[in-house]
Amino acid sequence: MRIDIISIFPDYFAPLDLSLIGRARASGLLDVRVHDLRSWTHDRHNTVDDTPYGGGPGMVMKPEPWGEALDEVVAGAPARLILPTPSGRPFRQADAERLAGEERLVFGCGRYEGIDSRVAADAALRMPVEEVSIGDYVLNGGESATLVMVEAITRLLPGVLGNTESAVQDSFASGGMENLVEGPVYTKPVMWRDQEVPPVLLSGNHGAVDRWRRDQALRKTARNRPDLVGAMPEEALDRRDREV
Ligand SMILES: Nc1cc(-c2ccc3ccn(Cc4ccccn4)c3c2)[nH]n1
Repeated sequence: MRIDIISIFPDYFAPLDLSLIGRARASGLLDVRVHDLRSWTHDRHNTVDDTPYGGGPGMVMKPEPWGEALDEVVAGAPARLILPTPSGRPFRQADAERLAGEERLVFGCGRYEGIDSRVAADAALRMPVEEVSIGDYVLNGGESATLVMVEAITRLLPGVLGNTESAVQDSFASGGMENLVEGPVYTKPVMWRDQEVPPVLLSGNHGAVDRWRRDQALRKTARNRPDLVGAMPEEALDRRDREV
């Protein structure tokens, strides 16, 4: 997969040189290219913003640099443009899984009050464009949202997660754990600050461990995400769980 990121803060993406994504890039598994939007400005001050038509606070990102940047970065090869914005469609795990199947993604990171709306409309004449929100809170720009989405998407690519990591996407869809959040996890030592590891996990009884983990995940989901429990199909609960 090739990912292009366009931003006025390219250094924001230094974390993509680290850890699993950094390793995937070094191995050639993943091709991530970060571009400074100001490379496509032509004035002395490298201007990327201007006052909003119709008045109002703040500044808006000018369309010209974006148009030139997208023309060059996309350069005829089919790509999907992702534009983080507070007003976008919610980004969910299903979107990460869907986008992990794309050959090319381009992320356009806005700042100020956003990008002139004609940029998305013009790009949509040549490529699929998605305006996406990572959550109902307002950030200062699209860079953090892009880091989140790039991580959620690229960790699903074959070979990116090593043998010791697990593709957590299954926690929402595998083995009767539909729509459940992760339950508690434990490792050595068996006793730590007067807290012991739940004995069932030391029992070697895999059936009992699976049932315990499902019960814990159900309890945690009911406590932290009642919205998910409501969405759980009745048949997803076995008889014992209905007693929870
Ligand atoms: N889930 C999200 C995404 C964003 C986001 C994404 C891109 C931009 C470009 C500018 N801003 C600031 C801003 C503030 C107020 C209204 C409009 N935009 C962004 C915010 N916030 N929360």
